[in-house]
Amino acid sequence: MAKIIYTKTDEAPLLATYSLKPIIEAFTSAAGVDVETRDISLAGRIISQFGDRLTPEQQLPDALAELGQLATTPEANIIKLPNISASVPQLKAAVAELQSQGFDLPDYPENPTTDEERDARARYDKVKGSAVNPVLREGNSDRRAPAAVKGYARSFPHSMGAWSPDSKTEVATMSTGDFASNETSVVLEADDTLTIQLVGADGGTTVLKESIPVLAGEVVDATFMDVAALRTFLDEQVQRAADADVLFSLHLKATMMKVSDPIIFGHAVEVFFADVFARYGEQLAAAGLTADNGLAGILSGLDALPADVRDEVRSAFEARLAEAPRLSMVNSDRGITNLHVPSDVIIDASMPAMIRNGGKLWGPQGEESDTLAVIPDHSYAGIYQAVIDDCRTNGAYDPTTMGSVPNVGLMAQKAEEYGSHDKTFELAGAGTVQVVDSSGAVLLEHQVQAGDIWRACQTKDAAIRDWVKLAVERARITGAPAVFWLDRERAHDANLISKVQEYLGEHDTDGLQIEIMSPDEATTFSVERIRRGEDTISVTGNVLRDYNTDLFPILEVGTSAKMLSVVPLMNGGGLFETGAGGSAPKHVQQLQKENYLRWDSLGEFLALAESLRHLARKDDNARAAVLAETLDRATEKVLTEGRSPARRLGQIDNRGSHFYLALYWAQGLAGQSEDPELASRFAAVAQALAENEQTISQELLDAQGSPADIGGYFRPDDAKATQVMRPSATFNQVIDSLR
Ligand SMILES: NC(=O)C1=CN([C@@H]2O[C@H](COP(=O)(O)OP(=O)(O)OC[C@H]3O[C@@H](n4cnc5c(N)ncnc54)[C@H](OP(=O)(O)O)[C@@H]3O)[C@@H](O)[C@H]2O)C=CC1
Ligand SMILES: O=C(O)CCC(=O)C(=O)O
Ligand SMILES: [Mg+2]
Repeated sequence: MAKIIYTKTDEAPLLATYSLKPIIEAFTSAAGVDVETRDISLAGRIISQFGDRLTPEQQLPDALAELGQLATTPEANIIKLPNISASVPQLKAAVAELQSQGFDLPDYPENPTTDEERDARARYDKVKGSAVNPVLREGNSDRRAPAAVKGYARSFPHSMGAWSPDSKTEVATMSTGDFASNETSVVLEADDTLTIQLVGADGGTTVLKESIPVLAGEVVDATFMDVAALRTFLDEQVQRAADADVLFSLHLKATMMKVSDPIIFGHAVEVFFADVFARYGEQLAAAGLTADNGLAGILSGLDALPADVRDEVRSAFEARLAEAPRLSMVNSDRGITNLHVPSDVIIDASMPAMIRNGGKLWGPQGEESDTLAVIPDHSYAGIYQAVIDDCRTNGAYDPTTMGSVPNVGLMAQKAEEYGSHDKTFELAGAGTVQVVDSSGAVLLEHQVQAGDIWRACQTKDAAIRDWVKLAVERARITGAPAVFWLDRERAHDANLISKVQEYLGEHDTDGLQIEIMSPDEATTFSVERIRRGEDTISVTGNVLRDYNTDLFPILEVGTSAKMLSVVPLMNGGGLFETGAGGSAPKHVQQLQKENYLRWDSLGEFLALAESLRHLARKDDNARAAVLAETLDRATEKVLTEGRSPARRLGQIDNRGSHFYLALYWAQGLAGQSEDPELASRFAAVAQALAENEQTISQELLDAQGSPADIGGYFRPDDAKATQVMRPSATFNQVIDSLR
């Protein structure tokens, strides 16, 4: 039987799955397509690491490893929903929940000292941060807004905040001493094995990482953040925000850059609260409280301090918060600041949301205010400044007329920074960090001081070649110009440019417009075109892929959840991601509070159709093609008939949109003539759903309004969550009769 793997993940997409998956199974099984589930949730991944401590009933296989293997085969057909890339505070919260559910897991050891703790820490490090996507993404990325989604936004534009020419919002970024400034890069001539070592100021050598296999043609980079320069920079920005009377906000990617960015975040916390750390820093450190986990981690751990200092420290933090500059807020009602939790503000979503909102964030009193957006490393910060400059001059974008910026992103085989977690180090002492080859020759090296953050990253030649091919393919299909966002001044980009030029020669590019521009130039070029209603493909490295696939969708269609996100796997399989955004933790809180889920599963609908189409092509499965075609028509109808989640209690939510998808899909199947058997099988379903539309809608509305118990945040109880997410007996009966 033809097989699709559907992933069980976290938070809002997981909740949506409890409702959507039974519908998908019912429809696909009727067509002979098997949809299997694999648990790659944060909780599931933790459990799979500790099988030796758990009862047989509690144990879970390592589904991520299985899918990682599958992704390298032509058989792969995987639908990947967004998952939590856990920061340390999230990881600890998940462990605590699992412990409370009876799982005998060790606490996360912050500073492991025994062998047992080191072992536990190594296992937890495997699930921390972006641990899923780099394993599954054995291909490059093709993300775009489908025509129907774009059409919908043109007819029913989302709200856009107004931009004033007087806006004081701007980006602050470093110009020296950062990753961008210190980057060096080399292209390997032959397969080899590299070692990273620190030659200490005292002459001793410490191996930081050994046995890094590299292939001929691979691009290897190394760079570091000079932490003294970083702290000076941060200190200046705190003052600059105060002087300009704007909010201080910090934008990082502490989840994806799980080693470097929490450390940078920690420095920002220490610099912002410099006086508090000057007075109490030693006591906080002695109590095991680190700024890397954010202000919330410190405030909630103050009980570890002696009673007399505890209140003093708390008051000192509060006093600082009451002064200028005002800190931007994640939730001003609950007093959660930008510096509370490293994973609360994630740059790919936070900067676009601010730009969409007229350049404003929220201040301590809930006031909207301009902000100094601090993005320490200047590799990509300029793109946001370019968009801000454009909005300040020309006003907010108009979703009814604006063009589109789809993306072709380099990410296969852990390309660029996705693979750098295991090659990022906070240096214990001063010296020279070297990347050496197997003959002992030094390929790259940097002079560093204790505390500096050094990292290397790899980009495989085959991944680059495939990326260029995909870019040409998309340019040919769409006729839009394709712009490689590469900066000749950057060591890594300069190496990529040579390869891009070489590999472009392998394709017929006659009549195509293909450009290479620095990220800043490319942004300006693209936004000028966007205002004229023109489309421009952005062909980028991995980090800009991440940034651009939230930035442009959020401006164009209101959310990156509505993106089509395809990963043609290099060995012939398909990975279909759902949307381009995250797991929207706010949505779970709303469901728990008032039983309303505003998650829009449009990304899942689009991904499923692509997955079915892939299967139809590969297996010559005409029936899967009919399912795909009718599903896409149903998705369009959900949009045009206004059946998407309304986002407000008392109106249609995620579950209601699933009902309408099922209704329109069944009607489409019943109405098509290519597969009469399928048509007759779905005729009764279509009729039953249509006849009961009022009853089902009412049952779904009646479920809303009071708190919902799903039995766990990270690991919901399946029975409870199913009950919450499938509240219409009438609808369930029709669906279950199909299965
Ligand atoms: N591919 C993946 O696996 C990814 C995972 N993540 C993870 O997701 C978590 C949250 O990240 P964050 O940066 O806050 O990004 P999110 O995309 O989860 O949240 C930003 C906002 O986007 C809107 N949104 C996102 N998806 C939907 C949807 N399907 N329907 C409706 N609205 C949506 C919501 O806005 P509003 O409140 O206005 O409705 C939401 O609050 C983190 O753990 C992160 O690591 C992040 C990105 C990708
Ligand atoms: O892998 C992650 O942590 C986030 C991925 C992401 O944001 C993206 O792919 O757009
Ligand atoms: Mg992203």
